[in-house]
Amino acid sequence: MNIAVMGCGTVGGGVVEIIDNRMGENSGLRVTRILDKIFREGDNRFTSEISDITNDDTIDVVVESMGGIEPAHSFILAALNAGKHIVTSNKAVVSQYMKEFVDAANNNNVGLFLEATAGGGVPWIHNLMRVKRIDNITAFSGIINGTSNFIIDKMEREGSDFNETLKLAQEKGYAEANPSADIDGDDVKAKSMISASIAFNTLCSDEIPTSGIRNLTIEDIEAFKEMGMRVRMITRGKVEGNKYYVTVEPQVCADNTLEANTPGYFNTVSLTGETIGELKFFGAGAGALPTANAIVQDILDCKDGKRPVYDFSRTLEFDETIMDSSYLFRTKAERALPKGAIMIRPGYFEIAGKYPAEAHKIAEGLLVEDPTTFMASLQKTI
Ligand SMILES: NC(=O)C1=CN([C@@H]2O[C@H](COP(=O)(O)OP(=O)(O)OC[C@H]3O[C@@H](n4cnc5c(N)ncnc54)[C@H](O)[C@@H]3O)[C@@H](O)[C@H]2O)C=CC1
Ligand SMILES: N[C@@H](CC=O)C(=O)O
Repeated sequence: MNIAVMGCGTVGGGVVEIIDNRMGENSGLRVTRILDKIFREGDNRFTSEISDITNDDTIDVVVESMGGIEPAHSFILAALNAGKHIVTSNKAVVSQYMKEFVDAANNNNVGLFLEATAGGGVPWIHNLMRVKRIDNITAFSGIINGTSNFIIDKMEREGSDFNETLKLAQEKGYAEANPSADIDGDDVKAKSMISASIAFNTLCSDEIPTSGIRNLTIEDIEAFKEMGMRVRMITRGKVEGNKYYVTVEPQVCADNTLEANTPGYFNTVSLTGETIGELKFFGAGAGALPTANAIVQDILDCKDGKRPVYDFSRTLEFDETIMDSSYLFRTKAERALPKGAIMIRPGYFEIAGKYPAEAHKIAEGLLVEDPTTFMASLQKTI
């Protein structure tokens, strides 16, 4: 099977490394073309022209690991329309164009493989699809961003500085090209849209309330510790009747949960199915080789003739009233807090029974008066 890799950075470089140097000749996989704007000296597979891939009938599979929206979107469509299978790790472009890509793949009778778009090396998408063979998935939740977990964990264990730890995550290749996607929650939002669309058989709304860990301080971490809690960056998705909802925000969890004990760049993500109950998946959530591993698994599935089937036919209403939660706010803008806010320790307030969009709106208001305000949901069973 001949493979073209578009984008040979952290992830694409990992794919080339695994196929060229780790799998051996018998794998039946060969990287024959690499598209990038930076060429590796002495490697004549490199090109900057998409036509060198789309016009090459010997190429079966195209890996897209360039990132960003354009030209990734046009290149993926061009490859699908040229009859190539696509394997991608680019959650930003897939969350925006999922339906268009699925239609193009179906029209051209090729596969669209998405394992590496959520959870890094964790076989999350594969297992969402697998569980659905028997069960309706009623909920998912957990940690699906390695960079934010790496930062929180290092702050917790070593008292490390937020910005220095983010820099370290960038050096290690965990962070997005624009790391605000990691710390403000947009990366988790994109992964959640893909996860929810697959889990709930409906194209997920992009109106997901999203907030991140940008304002998290060492003092917050110490305060949570004294309360027997830890904070993690969490996605939650849920279906009830003909309604579904998804929210992305930091969550303060009891310190004996698997999520609270997820270290470094690891992810812990769970699904709930009707007969299987709760299933949890743990593993490396980012980085070159774990993510490349997920891509190569997809390529091997493609080589075995497997083609993922996506079904977005379920009509569900995106409705936050199925997901009320308690929220915690650390703020100096006390006067802007709504009625019902209870001070649980100096500077920290709890508001119970709020819907996510409502809570995120409260946080936006508080941030105007106190730009250091931090908000998190308080864990309860979803
Ligand atoms: N780094 C990680 O741990 C993970 C990354 N991802 C996703 O994988 C994708 C790639 O991420 P990384 O490998 O970390 O990024 P990267 O920045 O290390 O690599 C991107 C590569 O694509 C090339 N490129 C970008 N735009 C191009 C263009 N217009 N034309 C030609 N070449 C172009 C760059 O020169 C670079 O070599 C992103 O969508 C990211 O969200 C997914 C899971 C984990
Ligand atoms: N930046 C992402 C990379 C993997 O998806 C993360 O840190 O999880």
